[in-house]
Amino acid sequence: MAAAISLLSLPPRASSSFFTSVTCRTTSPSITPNLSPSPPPPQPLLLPPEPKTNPVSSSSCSLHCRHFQSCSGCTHEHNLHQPPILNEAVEFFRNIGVSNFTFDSCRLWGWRCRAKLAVRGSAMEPLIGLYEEGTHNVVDIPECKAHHPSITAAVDLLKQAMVELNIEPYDEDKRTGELRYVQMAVTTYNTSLPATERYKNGKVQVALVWNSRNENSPSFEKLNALAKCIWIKGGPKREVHLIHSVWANFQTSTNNIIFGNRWRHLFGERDFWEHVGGIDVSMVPSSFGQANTRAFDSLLHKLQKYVPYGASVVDLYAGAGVIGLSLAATRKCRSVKCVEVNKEAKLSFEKTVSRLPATLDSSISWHLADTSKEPLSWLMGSDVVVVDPPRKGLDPSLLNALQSLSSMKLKDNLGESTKRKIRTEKRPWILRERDTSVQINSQMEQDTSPSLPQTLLYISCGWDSFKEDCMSLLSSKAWHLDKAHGFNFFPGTHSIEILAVFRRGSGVNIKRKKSGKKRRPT
Ligand SMILES: C[S@@+](CC[C@H](N)C(=O)[O-])C[C@H]1O[C@@H](n2cnc3c(N)ncnc32)[C@H](O)[C@@H]1O
Repeated sequence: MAAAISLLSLPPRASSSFFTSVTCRTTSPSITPNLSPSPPPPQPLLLPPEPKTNPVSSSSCSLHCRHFQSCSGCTHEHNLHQPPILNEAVEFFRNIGVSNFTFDSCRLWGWRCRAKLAVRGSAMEPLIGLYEEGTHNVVDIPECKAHHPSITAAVDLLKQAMVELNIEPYDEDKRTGELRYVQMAVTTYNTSLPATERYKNGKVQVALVWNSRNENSPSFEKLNALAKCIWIKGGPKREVHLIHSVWANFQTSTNNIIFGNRWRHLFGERDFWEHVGGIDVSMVPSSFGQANTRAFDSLLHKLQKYVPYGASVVDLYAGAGVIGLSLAATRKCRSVKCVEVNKEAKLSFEKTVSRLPATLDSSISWHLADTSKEPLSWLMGSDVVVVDPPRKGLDPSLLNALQSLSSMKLKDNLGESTKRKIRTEKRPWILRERDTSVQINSQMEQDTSPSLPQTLLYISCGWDSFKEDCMSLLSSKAWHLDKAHGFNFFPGTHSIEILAVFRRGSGVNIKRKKSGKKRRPT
């Protein structure tokens, strides 16, 4: 759905001579499907009406969610377009000389396209939702305003199927029961629909986390019956085709880890595609996926502008390589190396690559590796470094490596030890990860004249860790901050996503040059 864009006035503390823009896209609250106990078919999906074109008021940007306060998902209910942390972010960037920080408020309701929900309660009254703050009591959230309406409808359908088939939710204390969690992921990729219809017609990949070791357990028949029931009630033969596919994950552990290692595809399409950052992206249920598809797409389009055509890029903390591959396709990169520690992401990477334009002349690779080990070897030879770490921020060793670039010059940019490795091994990352990396083009980039990265694109979902990492990078004088953008990835919460653009060097010379020019007499 197209979104209205308007410029908002700044929060009071930020209204100064500094120019900071806040782009707000607003929609009205969604109307969730009717949860009558009568059987399916699922209700038609009702999305928010078309957006307003006037600047938003704070009251029109309220959550209006009856689960607020009992559910731990949202922490504030008003001014969704301006999360409380925004003032602090504006101030932070202003204090370090970035005056043109922008904030894109993105979609405010129905934005969550990926949800992991706990299943508790009883077979007759299942509860599907999030834990109450600080407890393991599950709060049922059938009318969650953050969920994409297809998730809401699919949860409703799952509950109906559970009641019908007498499926026992998991009991943490007794360690009994059958269904522990469900992950719902929405794909809005449907090219047979007009672009404006795609988002609201999203289909759901349902992953049922089953309390058994594998398919051979006695309860497998029940799991299969549940999956089949969901598929029949929401699959392609229904008037509203809601369910994309159904998967099973087997987990018996007593810790808090949601997924076990064993997955099985049960019904529907195996491949799950989304379109973001200008490319088709494949996601398997076991790999990391961004929850806010639309906001991620906005971020990717912004990020692309900072990557020169033909650049050599390393994408660290890459997941399935969505960022790197989007850059390969849209910026015609000479090479893209993706580094990720979760082996589950490899399959998605390979599938995504299979849909890149055949004409793409880029050396593309994905490496199953820990970024914190020998980080310098990943940085060398790249013009642009992209980092997208988990909430805790950069690994200290990577931070050190990035800081150490200040003392390196192009001609002696490889330390003796690294040089030695390269002479004998040519490409250390290839040798180190020979069995676990994927090289797409047979023409491997040789990196005969390795360059030092000039641009660091830092994507952060953890504001506190970002501030620390940012100050460490700046204090090393290896980098200066050129631009910063915020995105409302998680409306209703205290989190924002940051895209920070660092350039190599302290930035002092550039400023001096500029001011020197101005002072020169005419
Ligand atoms: C915030 S996600 C970003 C994923 C990806 N950039 C995307 O947008 O889809 C962080 C990723 O870093 C990975 N990760 C965490 N620690 C890592 C490490 N030390 N080395 C490599 N990858 C790591 C996680 O498995 C996860 O896929």
